[in-house]
Amino acid sequence: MALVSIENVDMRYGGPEGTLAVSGLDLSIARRDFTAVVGPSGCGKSTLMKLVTGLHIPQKGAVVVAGHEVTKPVSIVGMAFQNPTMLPWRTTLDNVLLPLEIVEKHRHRLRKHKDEYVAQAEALLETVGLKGFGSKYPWQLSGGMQQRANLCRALIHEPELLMLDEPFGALDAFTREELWCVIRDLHASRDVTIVLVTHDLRESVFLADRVVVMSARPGRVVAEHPVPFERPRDLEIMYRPEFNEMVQALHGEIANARELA
Ligand SMILES: Nc1ncnc2c1ncn2[C@@H]1O[C@H](COP(=O)(O)OP(=O)(O)OP(=O)(O)O)[C@@H](O)[C@H]1O
Repeated sequence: MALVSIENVDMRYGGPEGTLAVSGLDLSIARRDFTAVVGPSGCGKSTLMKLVTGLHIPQKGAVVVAGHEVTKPVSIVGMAFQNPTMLPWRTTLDNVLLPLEIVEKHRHRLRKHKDEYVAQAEALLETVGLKGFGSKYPWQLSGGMQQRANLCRALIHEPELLMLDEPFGALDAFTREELWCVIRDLHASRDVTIVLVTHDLRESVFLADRVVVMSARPGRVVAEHPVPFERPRDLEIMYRPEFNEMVQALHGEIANARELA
């Protein structure tokens, strides 16, 4: 059974006369899969993320996550967005621990087992190359470091599903590539399903098992492309002609989707 199933979903903002963001949206995501979602600007990619996480409930159709229809925010999901929005008055470690104060299952255990959770947060920070930075405040970290910490925060409650909405958009090219490798390794080493929304087609092909292309608004899925490159992948793969052919083909599809709008 799919971990996520989006079935013929319509989502309109601002009442009956408002903007129809997605229409007839269908998508199925298998456990452990890494899916990238690409498409023209404003096609409803972030809307898709919010539908899966239960931040929006569709007017038509259904979103089913782990066998349950989504009717409220889903706790098995971790989310990371473009802007890390760390709380400036909390240390990096305390920012990473924040979801545990919210997710019910952990909230009850947190007080008694604080040491265990702190150790877990420190281990995560180490995985993303931030060993020893837990006591710093977010404003003492670079943008790339904040985004790394943000990933830890999205993972601390051990979500089955990690939703990443343009998480590397604001970073320089080198930092972005470094973080691609962090995500690649997280996916390889953990039992996690990942959905990544991105404008960066190289990022989508480097990281994903499958690239889903959306139409211009109202968004729906117009194509799904399995990524044929073997894993583990390293950054050199981007120099391969087949890699660039796939990126160019996706680019052409999105340009067409824009024109049809
Ligand atoms: N709260 C809202 N109220 C009204 N319209 C909205 C709202 N949120 C999104 N929209 C509109 O719905 C459409 C889809 O928005 P969404 O943010 O999902 O697109 P996107 O593909 O993520 O965009 P981008 O690629 O530019 O980040 C857009 O046209 C947007 O203007």
